[in-house]
Amino acid sequence: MINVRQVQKKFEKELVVNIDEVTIEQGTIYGLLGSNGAGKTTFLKMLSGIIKPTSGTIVFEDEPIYENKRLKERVIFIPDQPFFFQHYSIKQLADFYREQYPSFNEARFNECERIFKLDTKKKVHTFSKGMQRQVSFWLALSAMPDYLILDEPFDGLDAVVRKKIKNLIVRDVAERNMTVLISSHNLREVEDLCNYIGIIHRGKYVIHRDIDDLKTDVHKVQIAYKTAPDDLFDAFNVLHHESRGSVHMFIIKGDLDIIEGYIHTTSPILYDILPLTLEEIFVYEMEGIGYAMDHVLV
Ligand SMILES: Nc1ncnc2c1ncn2[C@@H]1O[C@H](COP(=O)(O)OP(=O)(O)OP(=O)(O)O)[C@@H](O)[C@H]1O
Repeated sequence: MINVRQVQKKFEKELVVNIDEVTIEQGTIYGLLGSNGAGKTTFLKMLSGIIKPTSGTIVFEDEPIYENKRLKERVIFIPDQPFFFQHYSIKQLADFYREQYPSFNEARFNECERIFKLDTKKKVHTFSKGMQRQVSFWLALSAMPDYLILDEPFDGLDAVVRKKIKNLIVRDVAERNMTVLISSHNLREVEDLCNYIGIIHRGKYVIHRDIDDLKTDVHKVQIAYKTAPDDLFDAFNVLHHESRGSVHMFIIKGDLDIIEGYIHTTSPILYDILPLTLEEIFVYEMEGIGYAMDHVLV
């Protein structure tokens, strides 16, 4: 479990991360979303123990991450820019990872060789950007970390490679309860993978939610009346309402059975409850708390 409490990061006098409290349970695949400059990379670097918060605490299973060598052997961060020694080959880098990470797994390394099919003797700088990203995953996933922290991980990877990497990640979560954090600008890119989503805006959390809860908790109701009741859905948490003539569309947060039960008491001509995409849910949720989604995500 990762626990972040009262964490602030200032560069000079500028406050770029300001988080009250967030807990991420073991085995979660956590999508961290936000626009350019929202503070995602700074937050992930603090989580990885690379930079120190100006104030506050970040603990993994009750141990602070910063300057904690033993804990860092179980945590891998893949930054958005390739970081490794560009003039080394995959083989040489694997030797370095073997030294650095005691849980380095040879069977996994060989499996990745079959998946990525890159020449292990070639120097990394001679690979394309996407291939270099594959090398990062190859080494990271061979080290079998308990915590995998990924900054914009899928940029520059083609759809087939993305799918293969996602499969490996999901397998490690299922088999070893690995915890994964993934930052992205793009909800669609991570929604199939993540079971938790956090959205940060100007360094602060605006949403931190379980995706399954979100999907079962927000409903789109289309409903038509001869004469609609004046207090229609007044007692509910309505995130959004539109009407065209006698047809109304409500986005409502709450229990589906209670919403349907209420609808029956109002005798509509007809009604329909439609599924929402995750993106729609976020747009309405953010609207509900006073943010326009296009200011937060691009
Ligand atoms: N080393 C630094 N020195 C000064 N300011 C910094 C430093 N690193 C980040 N910042 C500032 O902190 C803010 C957050 O940057 P950060 O890289 O964390 O955002 P991000 O959400 O990852 O953005 P992007 O999606 O564009 O990568 C920005 O205003 C940035 O200019």
